[in-house]
Amino acid sequence: MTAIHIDIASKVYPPKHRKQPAHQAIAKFGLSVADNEFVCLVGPSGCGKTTLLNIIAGLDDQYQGKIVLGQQQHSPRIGYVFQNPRLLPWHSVRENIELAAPQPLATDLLDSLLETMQLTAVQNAYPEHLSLGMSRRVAIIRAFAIDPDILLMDEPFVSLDAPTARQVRDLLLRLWIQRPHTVLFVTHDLREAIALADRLVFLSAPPMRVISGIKVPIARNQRNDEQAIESFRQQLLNNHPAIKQLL
Ligand SMILES: Nc1ncnc2c1ncn2[C@@H]1O[C@H](COP(=O)(O)OP(=O)(O)OP(=O)(O)O)[C@@H](O)[C@H]1O
Repeated sequence: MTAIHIDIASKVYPPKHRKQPAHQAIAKFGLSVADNEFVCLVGPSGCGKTTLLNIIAGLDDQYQGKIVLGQQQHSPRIGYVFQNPRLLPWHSVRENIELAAPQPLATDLLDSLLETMQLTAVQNAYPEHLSLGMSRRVAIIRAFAIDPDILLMDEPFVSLDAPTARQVRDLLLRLWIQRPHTVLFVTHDLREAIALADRLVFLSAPPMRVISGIKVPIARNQRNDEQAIESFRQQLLNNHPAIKQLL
């Protein structure tokens, strides 16, 4: 079981200069995510979403509070797709993925991930020869390659053109359905969030806290239905006008 329980009393960044005040990034933040739940985090720019993911990933322990991941005895595997793909430039696409895996990846599993993400033709290329969309798809496979219990995704599709983003989103959902795990996905795009999430969690401006959590009532097999997504988006904006200010 890899549910996530977040209880952050306070996260403060110290001032960069002596005369600046400290920055209270997060305060009184509570959120529980169920095992295998897909949660999209939506909040204004600079509100603290990356800070939160870094804390959950264990990259930042300078905060007051507690994060419980799964059961205490079992330390979950965490895949983290950063905003920037962060590929190792001196390794090929295939090697970037193989190096991330905790144990050697089965050749047919890697082949099928590359094929699903339409990267077979560039598997031996180096990152400098990839488009941004390709690099982001490699970063997503790399996170999957560790067979994560928890997947953290920080605006992984930002700056992709709309058709590419839709293509990668569909592939991501296919992979998630094949191998379910708990996902926290940060986005500013409400349509994207509705297409992906079991639940939307809206976050405030700093100090960041949870404003509301809303389940997406659209069936999984209807998430490609643009009309259903748009109609739920309109319903959300009409019923919760404050959401507009968060996007
Ligand atoms: N290392 C740091 N030192 C000081 N302040 C920081 C540091 N990292 C982030 N911050 C500040 O904390 C706040 C939250 O940053 P964070 O990157 O977590 O926000 P975000 O919601 O992910 O932003 P965006 O949506 O633009 O990606 C911002 O005001 C940022 O300037």
